[in-house]
Amino acid sequence: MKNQAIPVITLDGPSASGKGTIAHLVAQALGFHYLDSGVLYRLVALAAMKHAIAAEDEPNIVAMARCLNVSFVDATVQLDGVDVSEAVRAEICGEYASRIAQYPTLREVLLDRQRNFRELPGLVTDGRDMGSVVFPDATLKIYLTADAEERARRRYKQLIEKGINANIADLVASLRERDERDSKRLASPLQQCEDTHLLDTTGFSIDQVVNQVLSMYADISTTSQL
Ligand SMILES: Nc1ncnc2c1ncn2[C@@H]1O[C@H](COP(=O)(O)OP(=O)(O)O)[C@@H](O)[C@H]1O
Ligand SMILES: Nc1ccn([C@H]2C[C@H](O)[C@@H](COP(=O)(O)OP(=O)(O)O)O2)c(=O)n1
Repeated sequence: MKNQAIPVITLDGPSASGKGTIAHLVAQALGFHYLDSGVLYRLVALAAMKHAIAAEDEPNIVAMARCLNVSFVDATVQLDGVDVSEAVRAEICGEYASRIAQYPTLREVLLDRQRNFRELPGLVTDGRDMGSVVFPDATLKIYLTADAEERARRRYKQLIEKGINANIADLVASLRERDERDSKRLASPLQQCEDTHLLDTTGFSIDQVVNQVLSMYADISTTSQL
């Protein structure tokens, strides 16, 4: 495992709980690096869809992941040198990503790529298994959630603001289906572990949640210096 002295904050949780937004702002506030692990699964999904590989075709999905040509340039995500920042956020990509994320072989291939983001002065990362599998020795582990209706409303607003058509009832159904698949799979399921702090953000603003995470991290940093 890469340098264990480098602090890591993990935020795991269901879809649209605010993981990416909060993790990004916390990283900014602390001057830490940020890794959105879901984007790696989405990129494999996008590449597979582009090559017409079915989600059931595990060997070809894994082969594709092994030679995935990804770069993070400024605030963009590039696949084979093409900016796919918008394309990876599509609901169909998240759906496909959730299906292929069940393959232990795929998860294994992506492990080192994720761990390589652990660089000084620290890392904030979000996903489903960041605290349980990828960074089990993380400094602070958070399980971020909100009730399904609120998450669907947040996602709805996010899609509408981007000019993408959406329907709340369909979103609630697809979030529930994806959460169930992500939590019930055998390989690195989304779960709340014993050493994870539960943060239910229902009814809280983004600023309130960011401040709560920063204050939890400050408490841990102070305690570890005593
Ligand atoms: N506490 C919050 N209150 C209101 N909206 C939020 C909150 N946290 C996140 N959001 C909004 O919800 C949407 C989904 O958040 P996102 O970070 O993409 O979630 P995730 O990474 O868990 O899928 C975004 O538009 C974000 O601005
Ligand atoms: N660490 C991770 C991150 C994502 N995944 C899978 C499961 C998720 O449904 C998809 C997409 O993840 P992503 O975090 O981008 O999705 P949301 O923004 O939460 O909707 O990838 C995973 O299995 N493990």
